[in-house]
Amino acid sequence: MTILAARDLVLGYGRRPVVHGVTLELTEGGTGLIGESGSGKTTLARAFLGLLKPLGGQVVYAGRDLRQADRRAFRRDVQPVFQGESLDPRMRIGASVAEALPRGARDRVGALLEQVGLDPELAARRPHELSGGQRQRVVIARALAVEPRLLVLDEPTSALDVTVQARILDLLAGLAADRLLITHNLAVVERLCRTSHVLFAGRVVESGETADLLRAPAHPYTKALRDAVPTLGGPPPEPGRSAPAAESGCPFRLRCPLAVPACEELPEPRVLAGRPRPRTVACHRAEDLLGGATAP
Ligand SMILES: Nc1ncnc2c1ncn2[C@@H]1O[C@H](COP(=O)(O)OP(=O)(O)OP(=O)(O)O)[C@@H](O)[C@H]1O
Repeated sequence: MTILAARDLVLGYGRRPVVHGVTLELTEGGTGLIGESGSGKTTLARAFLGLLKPLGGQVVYAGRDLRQADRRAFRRDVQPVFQGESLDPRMRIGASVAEALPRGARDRVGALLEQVGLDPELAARRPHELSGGQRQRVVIARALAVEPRLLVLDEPTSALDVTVQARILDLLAGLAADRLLITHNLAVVERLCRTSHVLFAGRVVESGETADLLRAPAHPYTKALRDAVPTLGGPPPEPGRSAPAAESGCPFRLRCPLAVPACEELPEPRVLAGRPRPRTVACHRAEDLLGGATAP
Protein backbone atom coordinates (compact mmCIF):
# COMPACT_ATOMS: atom_id res chain seq x y z
CA MET A 1 0.00 0.00 0.00
CA THR A 2 1.18 3.52 -0.72
CA ILE A 3 2.19 5.36 2.44
CA LEU A 4 0.85 8.80 1.44
CA ALA A 5 -1.61 10.05 -1.16
CA ALA A 6 -3.55 13.20 -1.97
CA ARG A 7 -7.18 13.00 -2.99
CA ASP A 8 -8.76 16.07 -4.61
CA LEU A 9 -6.60 18.13 -2.31
CA VAL A 10 -7.36 21.85 -2.18
CA LEU A 11 -4.88 23.94 -0.15
CA GLY A 12 -4.52 27.59 0.54
CA TYR A 13 -3.80 30.37 2.97
CA GLY A 14 -6.79 32.09 4.52
CA ARG A 15 -9.50 31.09 2.13
CA ARG A 16 -7.49 31.66 -1.05
CA PRO A 17 -6.71 28.32 -2.71
CA VAL A 18 -3.25 27.95 -4.23
CA VAL A 19 -3.43 24.18 -4.85
CA HIS A 20 -6.52 23.14 -6.79
CA GLY A 21 -7.73 19.56 -6.52
CA VAL A 22 -4.51 17.55 -6.63
CA THR A 23 -4.79 13.76 -6.70
CA LEU A 24 -1.60 11.71 -6.59
CA GLU A 25 -0.01 8.72 -4.88
CA LEU A 26 3.51 8.37 -3.61
CA THR A 27 5.01 5.32 -5.23
CA GLU A 28 8.10 3.25 -4.54
CA GLY A 29 11.38 4.44 -5.98
CA GLY A 30 10.94 8.11 -5.12
CA THR A 31 8.32 10.68 -6.10
CA GLY A 32 9.21 14.12 -7.43
CA LEU A 33 7.10 17.27 -7.33
CA ILE A 34 8.50 19.64 -9.93
CA GLY A 35 7.54 23.19 -10.79
CA GLU A 36 8.70 26.76 -10.81
CA SER A 37 8.61 29.10 -7.83
CA GLY A 38 5.06 29.67 -6.58
CA SER A 39 3.59 26.57 -8.25
CA GLY A 40 2.53 25.14 -4.87
CA LYS A 41 5.23 22.53 -4.20
CA THR A 42 6.04 23.58 -0.64
CA THR A 43 2.34 24.04 0.15
CA LEU A 44 1.72 20.43 -0.95
CA ALA A 45 4.72 19.19 1.02
CA ARG A 46 3.44 20.95 4.16
CA ALA A 47 0.08 19.23 3.74
CA PHE A 48 1.82 15.85 3.28
CA LEU A 49 3.64 16.51 6.57
CA GLY A 50 0.35 17.30 8.31
CA LEU A 51 1.38 20.95 8.83
CA LEU A 52 -1.39 22.51 6.73
CA LYS A 53 -5.08 21.70 6.99
CA PRO A 54 -6.76 21.06 3.62
CA LEU A 55 -9.49 23.44 2.45
CA GLY A 56 -10.90 20.47 0.56
CA GLY A 57 -10.11 16.82 -0.16
CA GLN A 58 -7.73 14.83 1.99
CA VAL A 59 -4.23 13.57 2.62
CA VAL A 60 -4.36 9.80 3.00
CA TYR A 61 -1.78 8.13 5.25
CA ALA A 62 -1.64 4.31 5.31
CA GLY A 63 -5.15 4.13 3.88
CA ARG A 64 -6.83 6.63 6.27
CA ASP A 65 -7.41 10.36 6.38
CA LEU A 66 -4.31 11.88 7.97
CA ARG A 67 -6.54 13.82 10.39
CA GLN A 68 -7.60 10.52 11.95
CA ALA A 69 -4.14 8.97 11.92
CA ASP A 70 -2.01 7.95 14.89
CA ARG A 71 0.28 11.02 15.03
CA ARG A 72 3.13 9.18 16.75
CA ALA A 73 3.21 6.49 14.08
CA PHE A 74 3.01 9.19 11.40
CA ARG A 75 5.97 11.13 12.82
CA ARG A 76 7.99 7.92 12.95
CA ASP A 77 7.12 7.02 9.36
CA VAL A 78 7.36 10.43 7.67
CA GLN A 79 10.25 12.78 8.37
CA PRO A 80 11.00 16.17 6.80
CA VAL A 81 14.44 17.18 5.60
CA PHE A 82 14.69 20.95 5.47
CA GLN A 83 17.70 23.07 4.58
CA GLY A 84 20.82 22.65 6.76
CA GLU A 85 20.29 26.19 7.98
CA SER A 86 17.40 24.92 10.12
CA LEU A 87 19.81 23.55 12.80
CA ASP A 88 19.83 25.33 16.16
CA PRO A 89 23.02 27.45 16.02
CA ARG A 90 23.63 27.17 19.78
CA MET A 91 23.49 23.38 19.96
CA ARG A 92 26.43 21.10 19.37
CA ILE A 93 25.92 18.69 16.48
CA GLY A 94 25.93 15.65 18.75
CA ALA A 95 23.20 17.10 20.98
CA SER A 96 21.17 18.09 17.94
CA VAL A 97 21.24 14.54 16.58
CA ALA A 98 20.72 12.97 20.03
CA GLU A 99 17.59 15.05 20.52
CA ALA A 100 16.01 13.35 17.50
CA LEU A 101 16.82 9.85 18.76
CA PRO A 102 14.36 7.88 20.87
CA ARG A 103 15.24 7.82 24.58
CA GLY A 104 17.48 4.85 25.26
CA ALA A 105 19.11 5.08 21.82
CA ARG A 106 21.12 8.27 22.32
CA ASP A 107 24.39 6.36 22.04
CA ARG A 108 23.64 5.97 18.30
CA VAL A 109 24.78 9.53 17.49
CA GLY A 110 28.21 8.43 16.21
CA ALA A 111 26.73 5.64 14.10
CA LEU A 112 24.19 8.01 12.54
CA LEU A 113 26.87 10.56 11.71
CA GLU A 114 28.89 7.79 10.07
CA GLN A 115 25.83 6.65 8.14
CA VAL A 116 25.61 10.06 6.47
CA GLY A 117 29.34 10.13 5.76
CA LEU A 118 30.44 12.41 8.62
CA ASP A 119 33.30 11.90 11.07
CA PRO A 120 31.72 11.24 14.52
CA GLU A 121 34.23 13.72 15.97
CA LEU A 122 32.16 16.51 14.39
CA ALA A 123 29.59 15.87 17.15
CA ALA A 124 31.47 18.33 19.37
CA ARG A 125 31.11 21.22 16.89
CA ARG A 126 28.39 23.81 16.42
CA PRO A 127 26.62 24.32 13.04
CA HIS A 128 28.68 27.40 12.04
CA GLU A 129 31.84 25.29 12.31
CA LEU A 130 30.59 22.97 9.52
CA SER A 131 30.35 23.43 5.75
CA GLY A 132 26.94 23.75 4.09
CA GLY A 133 27.17 20.18 2.81
CA GLN A 134 28.13 18.88 6.27
CA ARG A 135 25.20 20.74 7.83
CA GLN A 136 22.84 19.18 5.30
CA ARG A 137 24.19 15.73 6.23
CA VAL A 138 23.47 16.48 9.89
CA VAL A 139 19.87 17.38 8.99
CA ILE A 140 19.58 14.06 7.13
CA ALA A 141 21.09 12.20 10.12
CA ARG A 142 18.46 13.79 12.40
CA ALA A 143 15.68 12.69 10.06
CA LEU A 144 17.06 9.14 9.93
CA ALA A 145 17.18 8.86 13.73
CA VAL A 146 13.66 7.38 13.92
CA GLU A 147 14.22 5.08 10.91
CA PRO A 148 11.44 6.63 8.83
CA ARG A 149 9.82 4.98 5.82
CA LEU A 150 9.62 8.26 3.93
CA LEU A 151 11.71 11.43 3.79
CA VAL A 152 10.03 14.63 2.60
CA LEU A 153 12.80 16.66 1.02
CA ASP A 154 12.20 20.30 0.07
CA GLU A 155 15.00 21.51 -2.20
CA PRO A 156 17.52 19.48 -0.18
CA THR A 157 20.55 20.52 -2.21
CA SER A 158 19.70 23.86 -3.81
CA ALA A 159 21.87 25.88 -1.40
CA LEU A 160 24.95 23.75 -2.10
CA ASP A 161 27.54 23.96 -4.83
CA VAL A 162 27.37 21.42 -7.61
CA THR A 163 29.95 18.86 -6.43
CA VAL A 164 28.60 18.89 -2.86
CA GLN A 165 25.09 18.57 -4.29
CA ALA A 166 26.08 15.46 -6.22
CA ARG A 167 27.51 13.80 -3.09
CA ILE A 168 24.37 14.54 -1.06
CA LEU A 169 22.26 13.09 -3.89
CA ASP A 170 24.39 9.92 -3.81
CA LEU A 171 23.82 9.69 -0.07
CA LEU A 172 20.03 10.13 -0.43
CA ALA A 173 19.86 7.62 -3.29
CA GLY A 174 21.55 4.99 -1.12
CA LEU A 175 19.20 5.25 1.88
CA ALA A 176 16.55 2.67 2.72
CA ALA A 177 13.84 5.32 3.26
CA ASP A 178 11.74 6.31 0.26
CA ARG A 179 11.53 9.93 -0.87
CA LEU A 180 9.10 12.69 -1.71
CA LEU A 181 11.26 15.33 -3.31
CA ILE A 182 10.26 18.91 -3.99
CA THR A 183 12.43 20.74 -6.45
CA HIS A 184 12.59 22.99 -9.47
CA ASN A 185 15.54 20.97 -10.73
CA LEU A 186 14.82 18.17 -13.18
CA ALA A 187 18.33 16.75 -12.92
CA VAL A 188 17.77 16.18 -9.20
CA VAL A 189 14.48 14.30 -9.68
CA GLU A 190 16.04 12.29 -12.46
CA ARG A 191 18.61 11.02 -9.96
CA LEU A 192 16.26 10.37 -7.04
CA CYS A 193 12.69 9.78 -8.27
CA ARG A 194 11.29 7.07 -10.49
CA THR A 195 7.98 8.94 -10.75
CA SER A 196 7.35 12.66 -11.09
CA HIS A 197 4.43 15.06 -11.02
CA VAL A 198 4.77 18.44 -12.71
CA LEU A 199 2.92 21.31 -11.03
CA PHE A 200 1.88 24.53 -12.67
CA ALA A 201 -0.15 27.19 -10.85
CA GLY A 202 -1.30 24.71 -8.20
CA ARG A 203 -2.38 21.94 -10.58
CA VAL A 204 -0.67 18.73 -11.60
CA VAL A 205 -0.29 19.12 -15.36
CA GLU A 206 1.66 15.91 -16.06
CA SER A 207 2.58 12.70 -14.20
CA GLY A 208 4.59 9.67 -15.19
CA GLU A 209 7.95 7.99 -14.94
CA THR A 210 10.61 10.67 -14.66
CA ALA A 211 12.70 9.22 -17.48
CA ASP A 212 9.66 9.23 -19.80
CA LEU A 213 8.73 12.81 -18.92
CA LEU A 214 12.23 13.96 -19.71
CA ARG A 215 12.57 11.99 -22.92
CA ALA A 216 9.15 12.84 -24.33
CA PRO A 217 7.19 15.45 -22.37
CA ALA A 218 3.48 15.45 -23.18
CA HIS A 219 2.75 18.85 -21.61
CA PRO A 220 4.28 22.02 -23.11
CA TYR A 221 5.17 23.22 -19.60
CA THR A 222 7.11 20.02 -18.84
CA LYS A 223 8.91 20.49 -22.14
CA ALA A 224 9.73 24.12 -21.31
CA LEU A 225 11.10 23.07 -17.90
CA ARG A 226 13.18 20.31 -19.43
CA ASP A 227 14.60 22.55 -22.11
CA ALA A 228 15.44 25.25 -19.53
CA VAL A 229 17.54 23.16 -17.09
CA PRO A 230 19.95 20.74 -18.65
CA THR A 231 22.23 20.31 -15.60
CA LEU A 232 22.53 20.14 -11.84
CA GLY A 233 22.97 23.40 -10.03
CA GLY A 234 21.35 25.74 -12.55
CA PRO A 235 19.15 28.63 -11.43
CA PRO A 236 15.41 27.99 -11.02
CA PRO A 237 13.77 27.83 -14.45
CA GLU A 238 10.86 30.11 -15.11
CA PRO A 239 10.19 29.58 -18.80
CA GLY A 240 8.22 32.43 -20.30
CA ARG A 241 7.62 33.86 -16.82
CA SER A 242 6.46 37.18 -18.25
CA ALA A 243 2.89 35.93 -18.78
CA PRO A 244 0.83 35.10 -15.68
CA ALA A 245 -1.07 31.86 -15.13
CA ALA A 246 -4.48 32.14 -16.82
CA GLU A 247 -7.41 32.56 -14.40
CA SER A 248 -9.65 30.34 -16.51
CA GLY A 249 -9.11 27.47 -18.92
CA CYS A 250 -5.67 25.90 -19.09
CA PRO A 251 -3.50 27.90 -16.64
CA PHE A 252 -0.48 27.62 -18.97
CA ARG A 253 -2.22 28.85 -22.11
CA LEU A 254 -0.93 32.45 -21.98
CA ARG A 255 2.66 31.16 -22.17
CA CYS A 256 2.04 28.11 -24.30
CA PRO A 257 3.45 27.99 -27.84
CA LEU A 258 0.82 25.39 -28.79
CA ALA A 259 -2.26 27.17 -27.35
CA VAL A 260 -5.42 27.07 -29.48
CA PRO A 261 -8.97 28.33 -28.73
CA ALA A 262 -9.86 24.92 -27.19
CA CYS A 263 -7.42 25.75 -24.36
CA GLU A 264 -9.92 28.25 -22.97
CA GLU A 265 -11.57 25.10 -21.59
CA LEU A 266 -9.71 23.66 -18.57
CA PRO A 267 -8.18 20.32 -19.66
CA GLU A 268 -8.90 17.48 -17.22
CA PRO A 269 -6.03 15.10 -16.40
CA ARG A 270 -6.33 12.02 -18.63
CA VAL A 271 -4.32 8.86 -19.19
CA LEU A 272 -2.59 8.92 -22.56
CA ALA A 273 -3.44 5.95 -24.75
CA GLY A 274 -0.81 3.78 -26.38
CA ARG A 275 2.08 4.52 -23.99
CA PRO A 276 4.14 1.60 -22.69
CA ARG A 277 3.96 3.04 -19.14
CA PRO A 278 1.14 5.04 -17.53
CA ARG A 279 1.21 8.75 -18.28
CA THR A 280 -1.36 11.32 -17.18
CA VAL A 281 -1.51 14.75 -18.73
CA ALA A 282 -3.83 17.75 -18.55
CA CYS A 283 -3.39 19.20 -22.03
CA HIS A 284 -5.58 19.32 -25.14
CA ARG A 285 -2.48 19.26 -27.35
CA ALA A 286 -0.54 16.38 -25.72
CA GLU A 287 -0.73 14.06 -28.74
CA ASP A 288 0.31 16.92 -31.03
CA LEU A 289 3.29 17.73 -28.82
CA LEU A 290 4.38 14.08 -28.70
CA GLY A 291 3.96 13.93 -32.46
CA GLY A 292 6.40 16.81 -32.86
CA ALA A 293 4.04 19.77 -33.31
CA THR A 294 5.39 23.27 -32.87
CA ALA A 295 3.41 26.54 -32.83
CA PRO A 296 -0.08 26.27 -34.42
N1 LIG B 1 2.23 31.61 4.32
C1 LIG B 1 1.64 32.00 3.19
N2 LIG B 1 0.64 32.92 3.18
C2 LIG B 1 0.03 33.29 2.04
N3 LIG B 1 0.35 32.83 0.81
C3 LIG B 1 1.35 31.93 0.74
C4 LIG B 1 2.06 31.47 1.91
N4 LIG B 1 3.00 30.57 1.52
C5 LIG B 1 2.89 30.49 0.18
N5 LIG B 1 1.91 31.28 -0.30
C6 LIG B 1 1.50 31.44 -1.72
O1 LIG B 1 1.11 30.16 -2.19
C7 LIG B 1 1.55 29.95 -3.52
C8 LIG B 1 2.37 28.67 -3.60
O2 LIG B 1 3.54 28.84 -2.80
P1 LIG B 1 4.58 27.66 -2.51
O3 LIG B 1 5.55 28.15 -1.50
O4 LIG B 1 3.83 26.42 -2.22
O5 LIG B 1 5.27 27.51 -3.94
P2 LIG B 1 6.60 26.72 -4.33
O6 LIG B 1 6.28 26.04 -5.61
O7 LIG B 1 7.06 25.89 -3.20
O8 LIG B 1 7.60 27.91 -4.59
P3 LIG B 1 9.18 28.01 -4.23
O9 LIG B 1 9.87 27.09 -5.20
O10 LIG B 1 9.48 29.46 -4.48
O11 LIG B 1 9.33 27.61 -2.79
C9 LIG B 1 2.30 31.20 -3.92
O12 LIG B 1 1.42 32.02 -4.67
C10 LIG B 1 2.64 31.85 -2.60
O13 LIG B 1 2.70 33.25 -2.74
